[in-house]
Amino acid sequence: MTSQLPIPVVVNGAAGKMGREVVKAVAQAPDLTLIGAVDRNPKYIGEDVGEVAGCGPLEVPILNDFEPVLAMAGQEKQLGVMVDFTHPDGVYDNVRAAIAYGVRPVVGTTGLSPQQIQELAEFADKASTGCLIIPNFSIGMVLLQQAAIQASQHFDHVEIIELHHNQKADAPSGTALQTAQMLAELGKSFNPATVEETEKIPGAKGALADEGIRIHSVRLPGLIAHQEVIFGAAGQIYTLRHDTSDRACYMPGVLLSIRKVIQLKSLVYGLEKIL
Ligand SMILES: NC(=O)C1=CN([C@@H]2O[C@H](COP(=O)(O)OP(=O)(O)OC[C@H]3O[C@@H](n4cnc5c(N)ncnc54)[C@H](OP(=O)(O)O)[C@@H]3O)[C@@H](O)[C@H]2O)C=CC1
Ligand SMILES: O=C(O)C1=N[C@H](C(=O)O)C[C@H](O)C1
Repeated sequence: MTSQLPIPVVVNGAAGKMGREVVKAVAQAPDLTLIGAVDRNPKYIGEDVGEVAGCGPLEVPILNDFEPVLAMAGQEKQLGVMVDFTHPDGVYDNVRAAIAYGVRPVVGTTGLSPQQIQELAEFADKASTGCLIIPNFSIGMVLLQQAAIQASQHFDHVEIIELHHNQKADAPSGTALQTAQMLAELGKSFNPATVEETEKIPGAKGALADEGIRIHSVRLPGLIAHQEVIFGAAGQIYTLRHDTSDRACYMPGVLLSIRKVIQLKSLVYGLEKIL
């Protein structure tokens, strides 16, 4: 009988809102083992990450030096995985460093530009290393996007509204950008002008993505993460909406990604590709 070694996991951004959820989820998964926790927030450096996440001691301290943790993960017998929920400013370097140490990145952090994603894909390809970039780990959002793709075959007018907590660093959300990209790739243009318009306040009509699709970003305390895709045609409106009420909704997707990324040899973008 062969016994599979647990997958070693490092969480970067471990003291953050998403990082804490990931720590709890990994600690409860019998086929995964949390070997490292990294964060830059000085308040938590040296603390036991399990205590910070609220699941009891895990004997894993939060460190602020990323590379030694990656080096340790790269030495493990089983391929190691780095889960990143940090900040748009640091995620590109984090992913490159992980790949350089032979550690497979699962990236939830949003805000990477298309060019950065392309560069990371080339870097992962050269290293024959799996890497997952997932703008949204919830199954509900995958289903919303599939419904939006279907609806866009029948509607020529569409707008996206994303609504998030006001601690969010990037706008528009990674999910809204991905949704707009999915619709723009269908080979048609949306929202043909019907009158000559002027924006009396710049930005009033939202941000213009490819193929005429507009994205509106709302930031308010009290929100978590929400998205509407609104289709319009003569005499009818078709609205798709997804609401997040607890960050636990992302964890099945995160755990699936950790298990899948060690089987990959290149970069894959989007949860729908690994379901
Ligand atoms: N893909 C998905 O499904 C989801 C993606 N996200 C994305 O995940 C990211 C994190 O979100 P969230 O957890 O809410 O954010 P938080 O600000 O709550 O957590 C981020 C944590 O990472 C730390 N941090 C920031 N930069 C670095 C770095 N370079 N190295 C180490 N630690 C760092 C922060 O420290 P400090 O506070 O000092 O800055 C903080 O403790 C965002 O980009 C968000 O959009 C969020 C939810 C779902
Ligand atoms: O910052 C967040 O909270 C979220 N970020 C991701 C995004 O930018 O799409 C995913 C989800 O919307 C929550």
